[in-house]
Amino acid sequence: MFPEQKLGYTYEEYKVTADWLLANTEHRPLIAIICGSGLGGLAEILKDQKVFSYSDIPNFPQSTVHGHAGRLVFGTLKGKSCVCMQGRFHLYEGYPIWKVTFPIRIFRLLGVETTIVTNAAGGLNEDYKVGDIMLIKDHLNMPGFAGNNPLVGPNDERFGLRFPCMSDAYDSDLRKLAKTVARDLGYSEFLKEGVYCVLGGPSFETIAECSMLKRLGADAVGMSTVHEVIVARHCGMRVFGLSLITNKAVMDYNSESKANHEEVLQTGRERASQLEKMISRLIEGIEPNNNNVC
Ligand SMILES: O=P(O)(O)O[C@@H]1C[C@H](O)[C@@H](CO)O1
Ligand code: HPA
Repeated sequence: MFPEQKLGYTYEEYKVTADWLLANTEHRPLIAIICGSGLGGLAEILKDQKVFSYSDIPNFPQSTVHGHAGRLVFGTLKGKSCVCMQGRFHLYEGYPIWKVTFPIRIFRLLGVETTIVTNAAGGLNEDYKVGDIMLIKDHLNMPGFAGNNPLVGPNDERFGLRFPCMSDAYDSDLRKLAKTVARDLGYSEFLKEGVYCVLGGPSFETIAECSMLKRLGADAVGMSTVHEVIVARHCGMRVFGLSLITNKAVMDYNSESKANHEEVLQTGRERASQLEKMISRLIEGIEPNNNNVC
């Protein structure tokens, strides 16, 4: 009665993309970095770059959001091979969730062991200031509550288990390392640790929504990241995540401030060099995992 709905890519479709990339670059990355809105400059930490436009990569979705360049950058940092997404995909762009997370399985097929996810987010925790960097220790998956989870559909055991655990999604050793790095760089004053909540977007939250999310235990709110993390953990990658608090979520009916994308991008520009230093030092400290599933 209903037309068959496509629920994801086939293993062969993922392989086509991964094999194309392997044939077109000599880099064999162990670490992937996903740049949040306005944070694409993070790719500049990579040397010996080989850059692909998303439009040139078979099967790759296209970036449609200002602040997401749509380039896949391979390169090295202190001898470590990395790949960096300058531009991620969001549900609100109209992509089904399995397209949003497509690059993660490609990274796995390239041999990536550790994924670093970054995002711009609104601060709900009243101790947070604009410009704070929040290490993500856990998440609230709002689209997931309604059944929009990237693992919906037939499970491919070649990637992972039907029912993956998410209670240890954000690697505690990498968070410890990040705290040490931040302390050494003198960044502790603006380093926080908290819970990230994903919503579908693209509208920013109402005041009532912000106060509900805060009561539910969220420290920051955004429109990305969680779907990628679920897929990365499903296929056994270690995950490190951080949110740049680009704006304070509006919680007061008398407030004049209004969330807007330009402010989000501007805060990214202001914190760019510190974020680059922090991620560089973090990557320096990441030990290879010998492709062990964790
Ligand atoms: O890709 P991220 O999550 O960093 O982008 C955030 C959420 C929206 O895409 C945009 C709103 O300004 O920034
Ligand atoms: N809400 C949702 N997503 C965001 C925000 C916000 O306040 N800031 C940056 N991304």
